[in-house]
Amino acid sequence: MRPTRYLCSLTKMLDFYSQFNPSPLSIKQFMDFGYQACERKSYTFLRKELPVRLANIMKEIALLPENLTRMPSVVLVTDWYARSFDDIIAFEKSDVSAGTLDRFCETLVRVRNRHSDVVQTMAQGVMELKESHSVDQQTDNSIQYFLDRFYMSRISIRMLINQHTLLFGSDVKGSENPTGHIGCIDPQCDLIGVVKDAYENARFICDQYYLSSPELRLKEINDVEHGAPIRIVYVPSHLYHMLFELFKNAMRAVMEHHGDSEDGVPPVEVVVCRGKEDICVKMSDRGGGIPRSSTDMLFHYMYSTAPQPSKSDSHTVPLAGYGYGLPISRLYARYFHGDLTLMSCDGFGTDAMIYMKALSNEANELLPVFNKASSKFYRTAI
Ligand SMILES: O=C(O)CCCOc1c(F)cc(-c2c(C(=O)NCc3ccc(C(=O)O)cc3)noc2-c2cc(Cl)c(O)cc2O)cc1F
Repeated sequence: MRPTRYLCSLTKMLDFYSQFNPSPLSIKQFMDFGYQACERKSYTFLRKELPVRLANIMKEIALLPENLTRMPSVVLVTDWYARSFDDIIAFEKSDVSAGTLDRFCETLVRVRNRHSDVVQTMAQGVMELKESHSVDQQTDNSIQYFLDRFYMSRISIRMLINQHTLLFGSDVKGSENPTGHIGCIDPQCDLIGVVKDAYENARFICDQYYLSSPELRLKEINDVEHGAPIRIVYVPSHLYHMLFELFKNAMRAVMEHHGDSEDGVPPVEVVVCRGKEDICVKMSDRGGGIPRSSTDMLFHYMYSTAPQPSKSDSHTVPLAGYGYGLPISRLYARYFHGDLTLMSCDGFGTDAMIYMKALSNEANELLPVFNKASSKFYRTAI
């Protein structure tokens, strides 16, 4: 148990940092900053911005229903956040010597590692709640609202940490930059290449489980530079995460719907299109589709939190009991002001759309802000 004096000072610091709004950065700002790559400027920005983002979401954790915050896994996650907040505000009044910059980098790596299992641990906390209490609609709504904001905040904090450690970490200091990437951003991300990678890896899993898999039909339409390959300034790992999730779902639906047919299975069709404002990836399958009444459930954390079914009973395609793959993929799309939507045709198949901003100066971080409006939501929802 932490001494009361420590908890009082932590509360005071949380109140102080949570009064600031997080400062959203655009992909263009990440890029421009990365090109000049000044470690001191990055350190000075992050030793304030990271505690602001941590404090904003920690204040929301404190507003959650006590039934949830008392769950052992949620207590564990809350403790991780408190430790990381503490670790970073320790630099508040530090100098900007080389030693301090190195220690700051080491601290960021320690924070990132400490939080590596947050998604699963929070899912475990939701499961503990479901198993120990009845969850009414209001609690369900506040959990859905909170987890979207909590995981978006986590995506943004890890983006800031990754950029700093990839640009200034001891393992990269002074080394060449063979990939041309700026931190985790690829200034010329080859969309078609990422689609093919995600398809091949999802197909490998599909082949292992179903001994077969749908073919890929891929089309590229560049309506801005006709015939030129579509490139985007983006975070390839975010794009890959979304595509891999969508391919897995499409393949599962197709194989379950057509698996035993003699004539093979229909392909998954992907169109990558660049327009003036948006870059879209449309993934269409003929996997039988889902009724409109069930589509929302796929984005629901509560429905998606159930014990993983044993291998034996997963011959049907369940709507529940699976990771947070889809809701988190939608957060990755929304993080830089894009989106991920599903249009399913019950009895035929499903179209999934990933929208991204074509212009990097419009691709701004979408960050949750702790304020009266967000707090009101929890008070009325509890
Ligand atoms: O692992 C995870 O996190 C995601 C795990 C998620 O697992 C699912 C999964 F891969 C695919 C489907 C599914 C079905 C289906 O299953 N149709 C059969 C049925 C018919 C009726 C009803 C009903 O009446 O409720 C439900 C399903 N039809 O289209 C899709 C489908 C879903 C998505 Cl998100 C997509 O991007 C592409 C798709 O083709 C449902 C999943 F649930």
